[in-house]
Amino acid sequence: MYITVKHTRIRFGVAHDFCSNSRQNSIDLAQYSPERIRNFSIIAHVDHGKSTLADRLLELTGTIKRGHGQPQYLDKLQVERERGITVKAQTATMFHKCNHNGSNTNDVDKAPTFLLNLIDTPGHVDFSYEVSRSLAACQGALLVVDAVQGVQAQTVANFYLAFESNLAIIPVINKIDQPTADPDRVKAQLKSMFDLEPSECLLTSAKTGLGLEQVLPSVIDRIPHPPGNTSSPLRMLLLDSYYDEYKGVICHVAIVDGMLCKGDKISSAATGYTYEVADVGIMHPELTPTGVLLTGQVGYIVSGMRSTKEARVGDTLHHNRFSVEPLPGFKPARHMVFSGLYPADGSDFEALNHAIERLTCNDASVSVTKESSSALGLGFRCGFLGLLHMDVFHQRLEQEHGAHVISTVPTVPYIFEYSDGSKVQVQNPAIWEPTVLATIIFPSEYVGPVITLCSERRGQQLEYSFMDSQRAFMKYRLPLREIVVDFYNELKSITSGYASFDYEDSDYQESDLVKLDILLNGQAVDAMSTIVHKLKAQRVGRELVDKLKKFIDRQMFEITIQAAIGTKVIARETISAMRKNVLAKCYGGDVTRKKKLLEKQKEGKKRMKRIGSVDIPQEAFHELLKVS
Ligand SMILES: Nc1nc2c(ncn2[C@@H]2O[C@H](COP(=O)(O)OP(=O)(O)OP(=O)(O)O)[C@@H](O)[C@H]2O)c(=O)[nH]1
Repeated sequence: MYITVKHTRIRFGVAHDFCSNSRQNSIDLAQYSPERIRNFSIIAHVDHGKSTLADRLLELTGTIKRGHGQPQYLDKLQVERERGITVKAQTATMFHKCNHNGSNTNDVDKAPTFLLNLIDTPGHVDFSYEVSRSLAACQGALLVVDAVQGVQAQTVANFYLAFESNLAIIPVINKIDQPTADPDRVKAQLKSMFDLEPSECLLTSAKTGLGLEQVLPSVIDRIPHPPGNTSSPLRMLLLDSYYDEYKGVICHVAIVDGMLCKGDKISSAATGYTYEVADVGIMHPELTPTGVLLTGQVGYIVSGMRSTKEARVGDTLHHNRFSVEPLPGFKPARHMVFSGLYPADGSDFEALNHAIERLTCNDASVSVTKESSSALGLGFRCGFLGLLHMDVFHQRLEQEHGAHVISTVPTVPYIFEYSDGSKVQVQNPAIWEPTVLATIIFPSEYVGPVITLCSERRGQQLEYSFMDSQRAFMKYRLPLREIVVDFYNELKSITSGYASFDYEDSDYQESDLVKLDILLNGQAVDAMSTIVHKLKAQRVGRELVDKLKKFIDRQMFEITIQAAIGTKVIARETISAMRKNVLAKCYGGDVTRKKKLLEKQKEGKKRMKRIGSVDIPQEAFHELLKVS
């Protein structure tokens, strides 16, 4: 059947009658056939200006008002605003008038309007899973590179993610307003590293607006339209999901084939469950109901899903009347770091369970299993994509869900191998530990310190070259255990902040590792034990004991803190006895003041964990995470 909407004839498939909803809403998506749609991502190394560029494009297209007073508009989470980083990919739909050859037209009335879906992605390595999912909904990417810093480690990683997804890549050299900007050097780097032609590079300043007028015409001209089939039965890819207090689970979807209308009955290819679509629309960037989504469009649906277990990222959703070939989906996320999460107040287990369930609905890359610890009670073992990811997850649990948690020392997934296969008699146990392939790019004068750091962290150099006269490029195989704790901070500090770092997971290697236990008054605290390399055990044991001594308050009895390997104690400290009396300075009989102080102390105690008879503050657990 054919429909004529504003001079555009679009054929909609036999699989579905055109639904009247699209006309009921102010945005009429029916006029955007796949040829008039571009789906693109902005990818870059951290801080090269993705979110600022996204802001400018939203302003340029009138999607948000100029000077809306909130920079990095698409970074909505509190944790993103506080840390100045993007954690979640965000989508915004823009409408832009442009001629077919990609040039902005002077004759505004005659030029066709394009629907552009922009996906702002995180830059940090820990969130590259988020990037690869976003790229699945795109046909092209703007690769933003800072004109001063040039190509950095995540530029390399993100380029290859986009390249392997067969996306059209438009290099954008940003921050050209900076006095030390050197776009020619960056062009040469892009040519030598990725074979991107210097003539294809756009030069912009997202800050001053310089060169921005070329960006959208290039997107329209150089990025292909989505390939889907409008007349095939509906197939849509579930890209992401999150939980909304009022609407329930909201899913972000990309329509690969066919069309979807409000009220449709859809099924999940993964679970077989059927749902009715209660609401459908686009992220504009706020949720904007449209009643319909057509082939090639990216938007959201609300369909009565109740939990993350139902909203599986990478799932194919289709009309329940038709069976379809499921889409390839995504590689499952590989968890690099594991940590136990326990309620700071043991009785809050159910509340923490609820908070984790809600948050994993918004961050499906976290794995969660229940566990119990003799020291901390009932809790969860969670797998994260990296240390920053773990940190951000904790922060979001506290900020968005009011949960107070204690997290245990992060571990990496070791494999224990027994020499004769028997579980009873172990003669020569070997531990296999995971390794990563790390890419490090930094100014050449820091070669010495970087090599020293990598060898201290048991790294094996695989590649060493110079990108140009100023920047060195190194590839190392490093044990994952060595990089999860503070490696990046140290790398930054020895290179005056100029090094960039990225890693991908690699094989397991056999290593000489030992289990280091922490004992409080002779009792081992399972939540504090860690696995370390034999040669480092002495130093790590000493540091852990010293840190604990600093953080545990004196109590009414003496406390001994020991680090031990098996039965051998390698470090020991003692905290002498004292009673901390908060009322000590409170002379006289002001009862309300005394009550207040006691209340405050009680509140403080909530954030302590009683292990045996020793109270340990939450900060002590956090500090232990930083010892490598
Ligand atoms: N001088 C100058 N500064 C810029 C320009 N574009 C962005 N910035 C600044 O660079 C910093 C980082 O910008 P963001 O847009 O947050 O960078 P990002 O790539 O989105 O960072 P992540 O979300 O953490 O990956 C901010 O302080 C911006 O104001 C530019 O063209 N010129």
